[in-house]
Amino acid sequence: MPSPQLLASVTGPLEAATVIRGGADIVDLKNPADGALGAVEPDTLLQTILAVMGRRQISAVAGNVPLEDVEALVSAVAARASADFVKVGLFPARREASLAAIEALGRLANKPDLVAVFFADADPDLSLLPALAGAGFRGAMLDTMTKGAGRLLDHRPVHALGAFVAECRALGLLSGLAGSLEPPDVPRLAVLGPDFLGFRGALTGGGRADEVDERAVRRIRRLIDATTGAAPAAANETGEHDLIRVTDFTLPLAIGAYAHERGREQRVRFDVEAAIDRIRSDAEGVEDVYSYDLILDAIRGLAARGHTDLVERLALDLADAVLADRRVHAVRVRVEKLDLGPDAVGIEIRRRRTS
Ligand SMILES: O=C[C@H](O)COP(=O)(O)O
Repeated sequence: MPSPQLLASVTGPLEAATVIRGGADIVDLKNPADGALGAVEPDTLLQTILAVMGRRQISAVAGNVPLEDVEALVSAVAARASADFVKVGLFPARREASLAAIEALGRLANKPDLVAVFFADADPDLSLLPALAGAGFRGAMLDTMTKGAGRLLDHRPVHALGAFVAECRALGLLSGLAGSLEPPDVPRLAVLGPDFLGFRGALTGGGRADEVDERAVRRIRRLIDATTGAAPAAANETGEHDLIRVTDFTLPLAIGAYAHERGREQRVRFDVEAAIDRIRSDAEGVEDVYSYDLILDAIRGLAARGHTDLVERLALDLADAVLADRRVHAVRVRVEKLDLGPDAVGIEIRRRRTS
């Protein structure tokens, strides 16, 4: 599984040094005291570029500039053109105003790579993605606008975020996810394959405006690496595995090969048992374990994708999704329809990792 880069939002050169020591891949300049996309002064950007000396990519936000003010937006981006890329907030606006701003930014000469920021909590118009690709934007990300009013996952389900990542990839855009992310969110989002995950609040010892803390950055780094297999597998001298279970998870699904099963949903029950790396005796945090959330997300993703003819297909796809995480060695999946027989009808399969 490709590893998303860790984008860490910092206020200037001092915090940049801290997040680099903690393992950040992208140094993102932002003033967290000024809302979602508060910008730092161009001089702070320059000082940070000098301090980072090319060791990491640097991004800078353009600021809380409304899309209707195209002139201000263009000059905010131009003033930060020395960054590797500039993040531009797609604040709520009429569609024509959004398109006009995107086109104007696309025409900017000597521009840095541009990344559009959609806000998951402000009714983002994701149909703008093709226009961004057409204007030459390098990427797009989903973040939250109102900090302290929920995480990204409170505003969008995992499968919708997966669809965003997939659409960006299809359009040739890099994709990023952010928005008050907490450590347990990291594996759930990393498996979607975004190009980067962005953090500020989770990297400080306290609130978003507090200073970044190297240990907190390290923790996020470990979480990303553990999920994507970039970290060495846990020692498992005995060859034994522990089992993680999701039992009796029932949800309505469009399923069935008969005509009378089309155009409606019926209750489907999932039971999953996955053999995972043995849990280390010193395990303390989410970075040390495989989360059952990943199995729940995979099941919800199947439920969201539309009609499936066969329970066998659901079971096979779920087994593949669970085995995609290298910490899982084998899986038993049972899928049963609950509304067709006296009790349940379904299938149970067992699969193991072959590579
Ligand atoms: O670009 C990423 C943001 O700075 C994320 O900030 P946050 O984690 O506090 O929402």
